[in-house]
Amino acid sequence: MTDFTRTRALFDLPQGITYLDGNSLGPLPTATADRVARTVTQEWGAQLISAWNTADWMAMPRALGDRIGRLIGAEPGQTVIGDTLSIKVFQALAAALHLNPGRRVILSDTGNFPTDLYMAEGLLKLLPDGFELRTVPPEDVAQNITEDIAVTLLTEVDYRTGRRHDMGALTRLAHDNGALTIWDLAHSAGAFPVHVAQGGADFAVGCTYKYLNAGPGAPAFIYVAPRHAEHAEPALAGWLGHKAPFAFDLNYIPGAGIERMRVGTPPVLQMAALEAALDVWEGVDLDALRARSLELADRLVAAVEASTDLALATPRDPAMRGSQVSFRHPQGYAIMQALIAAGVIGDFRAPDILRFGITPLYLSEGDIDHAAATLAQILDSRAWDRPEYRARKPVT
Ligand SMILES: Cc1ncc(COP(=O)(O)O)c(C=O)c1O
Ligand SMILES: Nc1c(O)cccc1C(=O)C[C@H](N)C(=O)O
Repeated sequence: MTDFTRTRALFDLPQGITYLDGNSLGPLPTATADRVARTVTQEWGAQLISAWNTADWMAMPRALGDRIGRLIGAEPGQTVIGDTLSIKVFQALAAALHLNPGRRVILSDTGNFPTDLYMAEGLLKLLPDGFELRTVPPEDVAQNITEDIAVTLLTEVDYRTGRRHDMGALTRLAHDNGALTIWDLAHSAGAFPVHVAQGGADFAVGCTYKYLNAGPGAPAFIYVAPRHAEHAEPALAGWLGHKAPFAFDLNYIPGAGIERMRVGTPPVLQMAALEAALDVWEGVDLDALRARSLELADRLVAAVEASTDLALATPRDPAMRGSQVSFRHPQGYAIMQALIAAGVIGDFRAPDILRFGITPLYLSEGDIDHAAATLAQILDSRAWDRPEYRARKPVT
């Protein structure tokens, strides 16, 4: 049995704040500051360049990848960390197209996070004419998986609505039609149990700064199914993905398996933060996390629907949602600003979505009740109807 009171005590949450934005930037685990400080002083400071070996910095991308593997249903040796998620999307897409010659269509959906689509468009500009990005509404993906699709590029959980694709069913359908699959797990890893191997995913990518709590700018991860690992062509052929980086060979020879998805120097300080963040997950049962996530989400939905006229944007069917709850309101932006000013942090996504991340590691029933009551009070009193709440900030 996972004790979520124990995990809550492992975070430094500011007093007086109710944090429902861990689906965008996870909060600070208590152990992170010391762990990063140790890397700075005892490793970098004291050991200088030898720390690449003595502190095992060079091996960390694989070791951390394996720890993330447990959370996404991968075996050791199939996941590696590094770079940003945008870069990992590009890598996976280039490799998948190369693995499926003769096919030229990338299928994605209009609910995908823009960077995934931008990365696809950018890659297409480097390819010969005839390659295409086909984008359809999320609910129409299945019927558009046809025999001309090279690869599907889907984010499992829609960042705005929280709607969740059926990874297993869509992957099967893709394979039946001769297509490969790339799953973006940005809103899945650490949100609920993910089963990349069992679900048959060909590639999976994700970030570590949301539900995994590794901090702003923390490295992304990539999983490659073992059946592809020795054939995946690295489009971003960096020296640390080379078979023998320290041979400084002028010819690129890809490293074994997942190693070839490494590009350049790994971010050591961010890896220290990721290591501390992953410690929190030790002993956490992901099925228990899911059960609690649904319980807290249902509690929020029930309280908000009972006390406001906000429209639920997240599917009610538990199988069709991730670990966030979204509501629509034409004045969503101003309402969210008023809510944040009152100490309840969620976020807003254009054009009208109020988003709340449900993160059982550190949220309690009390937090949910307080958030719902504060939201109702702001709507009842129209406290949101002020110029300073309507004025858009550059980054939100
Ligand atoms: C689904 C999804 N993919 C990609 C990204 C972008 O990743 P990054 O900024 O780490 O490259 C995000 C969030 O920023 C996201 O939600
Ligand atoms: N990665 C972010 C950033 O660097 C700044 C602000 C927000 C983000 C986000 O992660 C946005 C996020 N992917 C989303 O779901 O909207």
